[in-house]
Amino acid sequence: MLSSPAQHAMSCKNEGGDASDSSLWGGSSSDGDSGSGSDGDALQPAIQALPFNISGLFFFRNLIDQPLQDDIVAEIASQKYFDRERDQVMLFESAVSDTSNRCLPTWTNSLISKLAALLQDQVPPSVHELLFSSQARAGCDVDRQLRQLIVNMYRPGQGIADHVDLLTRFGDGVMICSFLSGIAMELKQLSNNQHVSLWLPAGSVLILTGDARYTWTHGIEARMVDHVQLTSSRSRQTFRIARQHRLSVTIRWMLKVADVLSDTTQSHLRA
Ligand SMILES: O=C(O)CCC(=O)C(=O)O
Ligand SMILES: [Fe+2]
Repeated sequence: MLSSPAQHAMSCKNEGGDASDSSLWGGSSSDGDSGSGSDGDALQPAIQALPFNISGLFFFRNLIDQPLQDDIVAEIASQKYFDRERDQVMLFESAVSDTSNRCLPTWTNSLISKLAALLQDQVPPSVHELLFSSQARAGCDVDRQLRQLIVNMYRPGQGIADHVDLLTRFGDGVMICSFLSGIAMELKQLSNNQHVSLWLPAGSVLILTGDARYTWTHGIEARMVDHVQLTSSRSRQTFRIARQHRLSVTIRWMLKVADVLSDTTQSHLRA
């Protein structure tokens, strides 16, 4: 189960991932939960690209190539973060500089520096700075901003309630990286009824800054199937795509006041 019940819609029954996924959570493929995920009667199909500009939102459908995806998934698997009970892990960068094991694990630093390189010419310099500015500083220094990462493993049927990342804990600039399989993410504007269902394939990176971070919620409906509109130069078709196991890595900055955190502080707020 995702470990923040209040925030994560939980309903999983059918374990649809392939056999290789099982190394991520210790090999059990059936958790016996009774699921209530519907089978995907989405009001609107998820789409591959935003139909209009959302200020501060940047979406890259194929940013992380397959070899890098495979490396990250293998690294996460080797950490044995997940088991039958646990499907979310939070990693905190520490300000303490004397013990290297209090820094983030190597795989996270390598992912972040690869993202920094891949996004160099893809986002405005100010956004790149917002996302990566502390990266230039080596090691764990006391005065820089510190990162927090959440690694989520979604079993088919699981979702996460609509939320704005906690305003009092996290700064601006959130990156959501998808691995293993795609999922439909719901983006809803707080001030009116604008709603976009965006298909996040494996290898995609969704970046939330400014208005997108503060005035839109993001969430994933708990269901077994997504309806996805895939568009090519010749056609536009809607497919029913059964959910499979999905891994996500969410990378964000802790606010200074949030340097010391425990699990209990990790709730999300809807503004
Ligand atoms: O897992 C995801 O795709 C999103 C996670 C998220 O929004 C969060 O942990 O705040
Ligand atoms: Fe979030």
